[in-house]
Amino acid sequence: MGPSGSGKSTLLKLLNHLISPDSGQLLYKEQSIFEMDPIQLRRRIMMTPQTPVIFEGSIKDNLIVGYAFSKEEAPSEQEMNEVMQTCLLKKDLAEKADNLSGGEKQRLALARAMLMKPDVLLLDEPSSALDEDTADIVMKNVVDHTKHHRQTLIMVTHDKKIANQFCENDINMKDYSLK
Ligand SMILES: Nc1ncnc2c1ncn2[C@@H]1O[C@H](COP(=O)(O)OP(=O)(O)OP(=O)(O)O)[C@@H](O)[C@H]1O
Repeated sequence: MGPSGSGKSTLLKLLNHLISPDSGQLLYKEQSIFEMDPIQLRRRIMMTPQTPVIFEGSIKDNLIVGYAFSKEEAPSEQEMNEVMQTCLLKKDLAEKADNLSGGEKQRLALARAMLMKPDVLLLDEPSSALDEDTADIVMKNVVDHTKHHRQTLIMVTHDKKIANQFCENDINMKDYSLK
């Protein structure tokens, strides 16, 4: 948590090496992330950005896009539907992704990241486009899902209620940007 512009998104982007720091080190399991293959790293430490990225095609196309260049087998439709349910997305896999609402697109991007089964999930304001009731249920489901799969969840949120309810550790960012 922290005020707008305090560097929350920047921190998440550093953690999966989308950007590099001017100085300092970032270690994952005692290994410098700068020595790791960036593609492999981002499979293990996966980020969903503040504005969801949606590709042309169906909901299913969007859910499996991460498997396109992977040697791993894509998830079954049943698995896709289960993760959609976790994210409260009651939609047909064949439906066009572009027609979804902003909040639905946010949940589709979340479902896509969850299906990739990363070790660490970095979520940048995952509930910002959701109404309070939907946000409560989706976040509870996502937290339960990550605990069940023994994943680490790092989330940026402006929602104090969600932070109090779900977070084991709170980090409050101050504005360190150069003035
Ligand atoms: N690569 C970069 N180099 C220099 N400054 C940057 C870079 N990326 C972001 N910034 C600046 O760092 C500051 C923090 O940006 P960031 O997006 O991390 O904020 P935030 O805490 O996520 O804000 P918000 O809550 O509004 O999303 C901003 O002033 C931004 O302009």
